[in-house]
Amino acid sequence: MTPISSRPSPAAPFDIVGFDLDGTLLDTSGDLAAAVNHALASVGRPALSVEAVRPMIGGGARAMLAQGMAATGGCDAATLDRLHRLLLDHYEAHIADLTRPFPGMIAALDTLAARGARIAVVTNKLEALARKLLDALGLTARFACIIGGDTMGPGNAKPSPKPIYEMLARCGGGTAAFVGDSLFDIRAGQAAGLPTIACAFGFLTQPVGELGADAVIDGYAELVPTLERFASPSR
Ligand SMILES: O=C(O)COP(=O)(O)O
Ligand SMILES: [Mg+2]
Repeated sequence: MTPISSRPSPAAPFDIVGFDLDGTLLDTSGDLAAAVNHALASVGRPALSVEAVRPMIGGGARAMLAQGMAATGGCDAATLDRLHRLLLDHYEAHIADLTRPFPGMIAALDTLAARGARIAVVTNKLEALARKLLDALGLTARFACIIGGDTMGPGNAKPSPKPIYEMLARCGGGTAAFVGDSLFDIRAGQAAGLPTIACAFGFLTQPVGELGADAVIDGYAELVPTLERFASPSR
């Protein structure tokens, strides 16, 4: 009789599981809010709370800063360009001071990997910063590919499906699902024809049920069972 410990794991529910980064795999809100506040302080603006910055995250650092400036009195394009640089420099220097995986994330990735799934990141963060952050947390080796908001060139970040198609190509093709916390993620995943899962614990701009995802998870313990529900019964 085969001992339980040496039984092979059942096949993964999908060949590829793609994840958004900020608000999905990692709670980056503390370090991103600090970077926004560094930029705001440089022009005498008041600081925003982490809670106020959270819904500004998901469309890239420039869009986040533009919302932060709008919330504290507006700003012209030249100032936004200058402060964007300042924000990125500060963020890069403090990229993993406060950032942590969401509870249960590592265990869920371990389960998927043990079952043979390829795991990927598709973020609207600049690719170099996404890599630096994942390196700092010792997570890079887990991902078959890491695609950033600039990887596919200007105008091709999520909600464009192009970075999702790139993920599928780099992962070698197969069945896939996408997990995210913003409308950009759900739209990009759907436009690429993938089942989508929304994270209720993410940086939401609206009630999670309004994102239009195929399923919602309240925590990482629900991820693998939810993927299994979607997977074709023949697998
Ligand atoms: O807004 C960002 O910088 C990136 O956000 P994302 O990882 O949720 O795509
Ligand atoms: Mg996100």
